[in-house]
Amino acid sequence: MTSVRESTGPAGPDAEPVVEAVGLGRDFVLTEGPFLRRRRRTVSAVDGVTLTVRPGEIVGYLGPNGAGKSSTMKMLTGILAPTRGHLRVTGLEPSRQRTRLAGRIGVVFGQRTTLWWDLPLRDSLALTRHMYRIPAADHARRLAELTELLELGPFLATPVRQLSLGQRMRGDLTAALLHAPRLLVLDEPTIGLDVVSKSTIREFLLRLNTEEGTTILLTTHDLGDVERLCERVVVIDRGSLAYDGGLDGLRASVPTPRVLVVDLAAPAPPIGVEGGRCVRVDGPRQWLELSENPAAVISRVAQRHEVVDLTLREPDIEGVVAALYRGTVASGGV
Ligand SMILES: Nc1ncnc2c1ncn2[C@@H]1O[C@H](COP(=O)(O)OP(=O)(O)OP(=O)(O)O)[C@@H](O)[C@H]1O
Repeated sequence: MTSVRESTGPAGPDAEPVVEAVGLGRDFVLTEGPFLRRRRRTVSAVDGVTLTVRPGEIVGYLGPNGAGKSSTMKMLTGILAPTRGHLRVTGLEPSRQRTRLAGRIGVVFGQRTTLWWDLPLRDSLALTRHMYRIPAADHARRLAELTELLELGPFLATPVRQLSLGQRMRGDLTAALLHAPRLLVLDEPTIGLDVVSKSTIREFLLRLNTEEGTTILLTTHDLGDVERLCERVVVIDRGSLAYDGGLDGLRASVPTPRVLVVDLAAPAPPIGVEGGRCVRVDGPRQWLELSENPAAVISRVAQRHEVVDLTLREPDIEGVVAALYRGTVASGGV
């Protein structure tokens, strides 16, 4: 991919951060209760987040519903002003320098589109040239490259409202990237997509990061996105950071039990044995969370049930993040 981006200097640990947040916070004041007895209550959606993202990183920003992910993203993109703290994105103060910032960042919200609903995709993408004042030759070259990489050709003439979700997402990504932003902010980029579309988008993002050095910050509930894309994950819970580090460190920081998957000869009530807690039943298949040596639990299950098959599952990232959300973070967090 060729870039129309201005030079950003050297990447690496000494390069200027793309995102620098220190003690970032955002409160909302809510009015609650019945008429005449209304009370004001302050909710801290984001509370003291300190985070540095360096050029070329792909960072997954994870957290349970209501944790403060969207509020953080809105502050980073200048939509929402912080209540407190220091925030710079590509050296700019987002809420005060929103127009300049728009020229340096690309934003895609998986659940919303920035494309013109009634226009053919091609026309929507042509309009971005004027919004970002991209020179015509640069725009044409980059559009041709993105069209090829994201295979937009067959539906460039289709009105946006007739596109499938996966096609629309590829169109939205193109619109966000035509001005070659340094930072791409993605909110749930693969939500609702089928397996093939998810994979196309993930491979494209990896290529964008490797070939252009584009920094990517994404929120997602899809742990496939995290495992494929993010070397670093930041977990936010109730407005504060719960973890910032590598995926391996995240796995190590949470004591997640191994799970024994038991296939019985016939459906049965949840198995109750010492050292194995039944956490899920689906027909004849049951999932037991182990608190003891698997061999001992297997022998107890086999004594009482007719077992057809057994599989031992090591904790995956999904289990680790679920445990983290349940508040079982060990001391390895931030
Ligand atoms: N405009 C607002 N007014 C009042 N409260 C708000 C507003 N926006 C967010 N909040 C509250 O702030 C908290 C964080 O919300 P936020 O949308 O940032 O979380 P989230 O991590 O993005 O959640 P989800 O994964 O469900 O999108 C929630 O308690 C939410 O109700």
